[in-house]
Amino acid sequence: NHWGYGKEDGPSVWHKNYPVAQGDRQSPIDIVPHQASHDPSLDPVVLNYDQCTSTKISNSGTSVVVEFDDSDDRSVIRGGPLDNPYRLKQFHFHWGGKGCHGSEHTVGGNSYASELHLVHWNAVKYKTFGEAATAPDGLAVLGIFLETGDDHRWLHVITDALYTVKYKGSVADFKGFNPKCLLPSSLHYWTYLGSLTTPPLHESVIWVVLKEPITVSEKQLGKLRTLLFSGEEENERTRMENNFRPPQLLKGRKKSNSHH
Ligand SMILES: C[C@@H](NC(=O)c1ccc(Cl)c(S(N)(=O)=O)c1)c1ccccc1O
Ligand SMILES: [Zn+2]
Repeated sequence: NHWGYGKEDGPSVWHKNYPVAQGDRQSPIDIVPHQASHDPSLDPVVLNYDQCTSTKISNSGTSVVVEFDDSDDRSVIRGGPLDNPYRLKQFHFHWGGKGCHGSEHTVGGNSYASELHLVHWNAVKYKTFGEAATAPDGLAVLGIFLETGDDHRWLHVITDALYTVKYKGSVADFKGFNPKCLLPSSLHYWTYLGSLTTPPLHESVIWVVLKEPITVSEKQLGKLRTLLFSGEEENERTRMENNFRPPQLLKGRKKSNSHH
């Protein structure tokens, strides 16, 4: 029952195997800035990524994922809407096809070229990522929009490694990468309660979406599209692109935005 982003297995049919797809705190959503209520009690988010280093890069068949050693609290996000520190586990991207946009969250109905998700889990309250991924306050995802323009001076470290994980299921060593080089200058954010945007779509994510995008070049984005959805042994070679879920209904949720 593998899911994907095609016509037959894409977001419009995920509810058949994952009924929570029609739940009341699904992600992504359209963020309407002036409708987000200003919450003066919200603190800034704090990222402690100094000790963090990556371990592996892999092609999950749906995205490219960079994993981190989450055996201790060396890299955490805290503050903002979060009651505990959340440990960095992995980051991955969502993107579109040539010339069309591929972010998951939209802002006032507009989408960006791509979206980076830094996935963290609440290791204070839960013993494993898997357990946290099914708890309502289990995960915290930092969402960062990518817009096209000049080359990003650090993204090439990732795009230069993509040839090692071209096919679904491939994994390669990817040590020493610190994602703080992918952050924009401002940590001003919107926050709301939502879900994973990929199956199993658990409603376990506190979303923190940064208002300021980072800039990457069309050439760098194009390298993401050299990845394949398909495995080395498969005869059809389907380029990995448009791996994004469209915005879901708010169903009575309210968004708030950061205080600063
Ligand atoms: C594509 C990648 N997805 C995740 O690992 C994923 C995990 C947690 C969250 Cl919170 C999100 S998200 N998009 O909401 O930030 C995505 C994946 C890898 C391997 C197998 C299946 C699979 O879905
Ligand atoms: Zn994601």
